[in-house]
Amino acid sequence: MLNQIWLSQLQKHRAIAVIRASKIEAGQQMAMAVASGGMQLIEITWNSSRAGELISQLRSELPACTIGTGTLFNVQQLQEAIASGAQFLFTPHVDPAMIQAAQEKDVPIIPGALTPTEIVTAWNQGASCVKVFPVQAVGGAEYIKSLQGPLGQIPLIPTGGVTLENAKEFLQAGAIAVGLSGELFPTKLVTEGNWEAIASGARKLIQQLG
Ligand SMILES: O=C(O)C(=O)C[C@H](O)[C@H](O)COP(=O)(O)O
Repeated sequence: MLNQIWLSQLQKHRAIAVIRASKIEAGQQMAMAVASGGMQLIEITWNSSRAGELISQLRSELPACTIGTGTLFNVQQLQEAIASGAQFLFTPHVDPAMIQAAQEKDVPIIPGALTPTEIVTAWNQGASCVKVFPVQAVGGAEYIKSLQGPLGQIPLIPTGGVTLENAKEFLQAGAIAVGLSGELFPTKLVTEGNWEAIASGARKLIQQLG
């Protein structure tokens, strides 16, 4: 997917559902639930059970959604993820070889970074956007706001501690979008298989951001 298309999807949808599932069946239900709640950007972390298989499955089951992956650690995983159909790639860290490999395949890559030096390093290497992770540990929305003066031209996706309540503050602070996992998929609801409650959380998030 071309980077420009990815950026316009972020601007439109403003939130990414991050799914880390220990069983492929649960991962599939989690994705269906947030999609029925109206979310269209879905990340299946590469350390989910049978992640590649789940990504291919969701690409055909949810054609209106953009399905990507995250928690990629190296170039080999990144190539496997692209081969499975991943449409965007998150990493927890900045790895120039991974950024280059993603660029060669025209798949947007979003490295995780925290300090201004890390963020600018990722950007200068060719990142599509930068994931500011774990954002809550460094001051949350206030931190994103502080970065806007010097780094306002870099699209930032704060992740790690974003909640249904504070998500909008990150957008108001200048983020292009946010990533949420724990808040969208509380362990209790996933264990109980309460997909309707998960769909309603997604719906609530979209309303807040709208
Ligand atoms: O590795 C990735 O691809 C990530 O995005 C890192 C984490 O899974 C998120 O930061 C989740 O954070 P919570 O929303 O606080 O649960």
